[in-house]
Amino acid sequence: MTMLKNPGVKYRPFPPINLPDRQWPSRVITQAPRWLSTDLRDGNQALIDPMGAEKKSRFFDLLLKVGVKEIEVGFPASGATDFDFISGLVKGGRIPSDVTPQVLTQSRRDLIETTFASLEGAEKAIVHVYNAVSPAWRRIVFGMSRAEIKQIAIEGAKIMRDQTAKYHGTDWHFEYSPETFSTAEVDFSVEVCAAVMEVLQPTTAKPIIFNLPATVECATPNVYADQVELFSRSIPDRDKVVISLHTHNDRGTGIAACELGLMAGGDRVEGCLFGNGERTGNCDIVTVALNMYTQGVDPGLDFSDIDAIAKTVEYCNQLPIHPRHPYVGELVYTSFSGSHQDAIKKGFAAREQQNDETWEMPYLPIDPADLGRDYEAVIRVNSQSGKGGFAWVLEQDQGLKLPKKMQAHFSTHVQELADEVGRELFAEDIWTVFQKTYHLSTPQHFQLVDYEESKAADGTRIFAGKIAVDDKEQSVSGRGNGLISSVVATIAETFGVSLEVKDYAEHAMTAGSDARAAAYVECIGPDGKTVWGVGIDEDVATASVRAVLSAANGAART
Ligand SMILES: CC(=O)SCCNC(=O)CCNC(=O)[C@H](O)C(C)(C)COP(=O)(O)OP(=O)(O)OC[C@H]1O[C@@H](n2cnc3c(N)ncnc32)[C@H](O)[C@@H]1OP(=O)(O)O
Ligand SMILES: CC(C)C(=O)C(=O)O
Repeated sequence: MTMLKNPGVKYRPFPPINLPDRQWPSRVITQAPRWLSTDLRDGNQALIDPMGAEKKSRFFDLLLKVGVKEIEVGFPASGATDFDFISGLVKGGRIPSDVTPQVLTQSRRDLIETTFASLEGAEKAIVHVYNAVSPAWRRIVFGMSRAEIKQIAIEGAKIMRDQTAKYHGTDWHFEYSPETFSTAEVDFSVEVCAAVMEVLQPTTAKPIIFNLPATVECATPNVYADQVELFSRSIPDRDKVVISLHTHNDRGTGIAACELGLMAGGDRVEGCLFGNGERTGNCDIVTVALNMYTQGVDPGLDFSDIDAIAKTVEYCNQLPIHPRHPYVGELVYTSFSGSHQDAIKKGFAAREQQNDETWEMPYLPIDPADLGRDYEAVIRVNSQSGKGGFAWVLEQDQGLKLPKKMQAHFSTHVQELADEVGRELFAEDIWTVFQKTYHLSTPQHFQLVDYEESKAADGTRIFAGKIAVDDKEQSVSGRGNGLISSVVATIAETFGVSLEVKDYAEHAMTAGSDARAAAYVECIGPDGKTVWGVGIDEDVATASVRAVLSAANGAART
């Protein structure tokens, strides 16, 4: 089999929803929804190796730490692992009073009874019943008419109602999912949900949760939003209903569908951390929450240490998180390319001058520090990088702030190395080539041993000291208007290397515990070409002497 020339013979386009007066496109998300984590149920049921008690327990604790207040803790009727875990949470007093556990069951008497039994003794709980309602499932899976499908839901609701009488010490809440809502006729979903309402008699004080799953994502996200808005407008006694959104990601737009669904009237979001779940996953509630955060809306969930959260999730799911996954991936705050690096570097410099908190950073929609990330990995260097890249790395790693013109000079050396090695250049690679280029590592042709600076009667400066030439020490001296010019004169007179200083810069270094200074000189060498020198020392004057010798070493080499 190959891909079809005319896929239309096999696949049908999803019919649009007739809702010409749709309101959702002009709405904005201004507040956080209720969040329901289904990591321990929908996420868990999709794993190669479902979680055992230890992993479920760790995940549960993580969700509490993040601040999730409604947690679907499992499918108690699936077997002993889930049943025991859930009843262990209840009996072990592990559910804080502001957290509501939720459990899922098919709409079958034996399964519903087991489900209630697992929660015996709970202070409060949500029991969630589902059955599929869309045409393909009605025909293929159940072989039933609309009326028969509706009856499954009604029966399930009645059994739930009766079970609450048996376990009357618990504050019971109900959730019903017209599973496959996204591929069902909206009017039929409404009809089934209304029938469930008839049985369960929700109130405004104790509303029923209708979860509208895009069990399989089959259309563009605007279609899901239309479906949600139409449902929300059609369901009777809307004030007695909480609309929950439960999107999957088959077309890669599960998050978009959820967000548009919120604009369309959704009150609650179901999903998994980092989007684990059936097939392409459930809606990623971390991304939905942090998308809100970047719009200035408090999501009510705490991802301040996102890497620790990711580590636990990867451990429990035994699945890796993609390096480009929004907000959490290893590479999502990293730029390798030159123009991005240049803009980010300028962005951080501008931020230092800024006197408010507003985040306006080229290429970074969120401050990585808010999620516990540092700025080190924001820029990494390879053959696609520019000056901003290695300059950033040298500044972060060595505390060196290279003058702009020097960055251009050093750039060719970095580019050569990147092309030669064909991989990312790490901080130590850049530092090695920097030391080599500016003769900072020993042995050096001209090496400062010691020196003294004195002032002559005419106001000029005298440099007198020892310089080793290829390891042989020599006493030298020279005179100039300042320290730098006296060193330049010394080198010219003693070694015949004439340098003309064009520019000079110095700064205190920021990296490392000891206070050091860096000095940079731009010179014209004997051959008329530009040569740069760098000096690093605890004493700023000595750093400048070393910078001139560094330039002399460069000139001597050429
Ligand atoms: C979209 C979702 O994520 S739904 C959640 C899915 N999650 C899971 O299935 C994980 C846990 N499930 C399980 O462990 C098992 O499926 C169990 C223990 C619950 C049930 O197992 P089994 O009794 O073998 O039933 P199975 O799941 O295979 O379903 C088969 C029957 O249930 C019927 N059924 C399926 N879903 C439902 C439902 N929601 N309500 C009522 N009946 C249903 C099927 O039509 C089928 O009926 P048939 O035998 O008359 O053809
Ligand atoms: C049971 C329902 C909510 C579900 O998981 C789905 O339809 O994806």
